Amino acid sequence: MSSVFGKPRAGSGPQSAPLEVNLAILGRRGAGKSALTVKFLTKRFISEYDPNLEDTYSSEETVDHQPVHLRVMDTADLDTPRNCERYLNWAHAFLVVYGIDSRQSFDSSSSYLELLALHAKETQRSVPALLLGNKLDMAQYRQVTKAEGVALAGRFGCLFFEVSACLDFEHVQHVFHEAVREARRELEKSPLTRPLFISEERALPHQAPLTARHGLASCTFNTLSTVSLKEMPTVAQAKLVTVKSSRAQSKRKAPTLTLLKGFKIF
Ligand SMILES: Nc1nc2c(ncn2[C@@H]2O[C@H](COP(=O)(O)OP(=O)(O)OP(=O)(O)O)[C@@H](O)[C@H]2O)c(=O)[nH]1
Repeated sequence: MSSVFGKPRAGSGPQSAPLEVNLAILGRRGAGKSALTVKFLTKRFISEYDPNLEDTYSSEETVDHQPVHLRVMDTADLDTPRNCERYLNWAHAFLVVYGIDSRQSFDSSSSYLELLALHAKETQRSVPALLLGNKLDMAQYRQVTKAEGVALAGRFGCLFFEVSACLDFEHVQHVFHEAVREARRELEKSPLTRPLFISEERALPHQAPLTARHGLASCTFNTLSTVSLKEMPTVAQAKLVTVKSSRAQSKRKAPTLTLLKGFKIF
């Protein structure tokens, strides 16, 4: 662990530009990705979402006294990873979510972790992942033990937490901030790395069998040398929708939630 955590960092005073961190939330449909994202952004639990809506939200955070411009991509894959390039080359860290009340979602989270491990191997770029067992409040319907979560996280060398989107905000916030810390650690190792996204989807002939072997045929990996890559549009270039949330304003430092693309919840 870096010695700077928990202390103001050199050059990280109020005037310095915030650290930019992109976080992608992955997991099977219904695991609670949107609920956790919204809880983190607004402190609220909202029970119904459009399951097909995939959005990227932006929030100003302070983590260990350091300002962080955090973008959170709440993905909407169906049951397995699909068109993964949109987040694989964009994110600085991943939250892989399953519901402790769903064995299927736990199995899916394992597929996501395998996907991330394969991608790290292919690109020689390690991106931290955190495994989250969500719906802790549903313990009476538990299908996945905590020990299984710990074991799966241990297999992939990632942090593990059990959380609930409808219980305390602080625990959810802690998990998101841990993801920022993990991302920051990697960024400090390779500060010149910038997030990239793939402008066209194209499977590499020599890579398809690798993903197919792991049951991830719908998800192709692309490496820097073979496809055209663009830098993610900056927030200034992207179409912005700013939604004011009175609750968010009153309780959080950031006066508004600045959202990329649409947001139907608030
Ligand atoms: N009891 C309980 N219900 C939750 C929790 N998190 C999410 N839910 C519920 O589980 C259902 C699915 O939650 P979503 O946040 O839509 O799940 P998702 O992973 O985003 O699913 P998609 O949007 O379909 O990809 C909703 O009915 C939520 O209200 C939780 O921590 N506890």
